[in-house]
Amino acid sequence: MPRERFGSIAVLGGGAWGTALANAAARGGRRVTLWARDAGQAQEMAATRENATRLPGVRLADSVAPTADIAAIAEARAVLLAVPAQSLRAVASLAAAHMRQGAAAVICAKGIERDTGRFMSEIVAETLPHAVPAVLSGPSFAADVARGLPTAVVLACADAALAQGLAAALSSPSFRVYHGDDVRGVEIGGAAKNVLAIAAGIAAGMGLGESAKAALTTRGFAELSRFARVHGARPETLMGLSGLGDLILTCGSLQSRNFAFGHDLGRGAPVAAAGGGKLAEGAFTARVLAGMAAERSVDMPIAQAVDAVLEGRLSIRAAMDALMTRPLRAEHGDAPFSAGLD
Ligand SMILES: NC(=O)C1=CN([C@@H]2O[C@H](COP(=O)(O)OP(=O)(O)OC[C@H]3O[C@@H](n4cnc5c(N)ncnc54)[C@H](OP(=O)(O)O)[C@@H]3O)[C@@H](O)[C@H]2O)C=CC1
Ligand SMILES: O=C(CO)COP(=O)(O)O
Repeated sequence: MPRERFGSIAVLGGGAWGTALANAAARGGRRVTLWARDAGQAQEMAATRENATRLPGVRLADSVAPTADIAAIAEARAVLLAVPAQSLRAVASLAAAHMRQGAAAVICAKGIERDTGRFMSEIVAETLPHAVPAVLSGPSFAADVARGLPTAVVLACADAALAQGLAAALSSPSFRVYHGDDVRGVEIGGAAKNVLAIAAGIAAGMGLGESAKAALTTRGFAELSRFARVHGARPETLMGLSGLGDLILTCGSLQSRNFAFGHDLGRGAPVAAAGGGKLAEGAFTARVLAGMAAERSVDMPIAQAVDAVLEGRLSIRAAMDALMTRPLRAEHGDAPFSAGLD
C-alpha cells in the first residue's frame, strides 16, 4: 500500500503526544491536521507555532495545521487518537460523524477503560464501526519524538497491508515505525507498563536501589506477559518494542510521568499530590487491570500491589514487603521451592 495514500492525516488531541506525533508525521512528509478541543489553544498554537502548555520549546512543523474544528478531519485517511485512555470513547464518538468511511483509527493512548474493562481497540470498534482500528505504541517520550530524536515504535492492525502502509506513511529518518498485526498484544503492553512503572518509581523513590528496580522490571514483564497471553497476545509481541521495550523505558526514567508519580509516592507524597498534576495513565488503569487479572486468575502481584497502594489498602512499605515475602516458587512456571519474586 503506497504511503502517498496517507498524504493528509489528522491527530486528535492537543497534548504532548498529539503534538509530538503531528511533528513526526510532518517530518514523514504528511500534511497534518492537529485537533485540540480548546479553540483558544488551537489558535495560540497556530499563531505561535508552539504548544506552550503541553510541549513547550518545540516548534510545530510548517505542515501541521492546528484547529478546534472537528470537521477538519474529514479528508484524512488516517486519524491518530492521542488523548488519555479514559477520554478515548468521548473523542472517538465526537469524531465518528466526521471521519471518512474506511479511514484508519490509530490508537495512540495507553490504558484500559476503567469503568468497563474495554481495551482501546474495543472502544474504537464500538464507536467508529466504519473505521479500521490500529494501534501505535512503543518506547517513545513525546519530548524526544517532537524534537526529532531517534525513536522506534510499532503500529499494529489486523489488516497487515494497511499496517505496513501506515507505518511507512508515519516514518521518517528519526521516527522508525515497525508494523505488525497483533493489535491486542501491542495495546496491552502499553497499558500494563504504565501500572508497572508506578511500582518501579515507588521503589526508586523509597531508595531501594538499582537491583530492586531490575527485579521489579523483570518480574513486571513476567506478569504483563501472563496477562497478555491470556488475552491472546503473541509472545514475540511482548518481547518487542511495545512490550519489553516500553517497560524498560518507563520503569527506568524520571522522564516518565508514571515513574515520576510512583517516585513521589515512594518519597511519601499522598496519592492526590503525586505526579504534580501530570497525566499518569497507570493510576487510572491499575484498578481495572488488577480486576481483570483476578477475573481470569492471572497472577499479577505487582499490579495488584500498585492498585492496593493507590486505593489506600496498603502502605508502600507493606506492599514492598508483601512482594518480597510471597511464597517462593520457580522463576518460570509454578514449581514450588524455587527462588524468585513472583
Ligand atoms: N506523552 C508521551 O510521552 C506519550 C503519551 N502517550 C499516551 O498518549 C495519551 C495522551 O497523553 P499526552 O498527550 O501525553 O497527555 P497530555 O496530558 O499532555 O495531554 C492530554 C490531551 O488530551 C486532551 N483531552 C483530554 N480529554 C479530552 C477530551 N475528552 N476531549 C478532547 N481532548 C481531551 C487534553 O486537552 P485539555 O488540555 O483541553 O485538557 C490534552 O490536550 C496517553 O494515553 C499517554 O499514555 C503515549 C506515548 C508517549
Ligand atoms: O508512554 C510513554 C513512553 O513510551 C510515556 O510514558 P509516561 O506516560 O509515563 O510519561
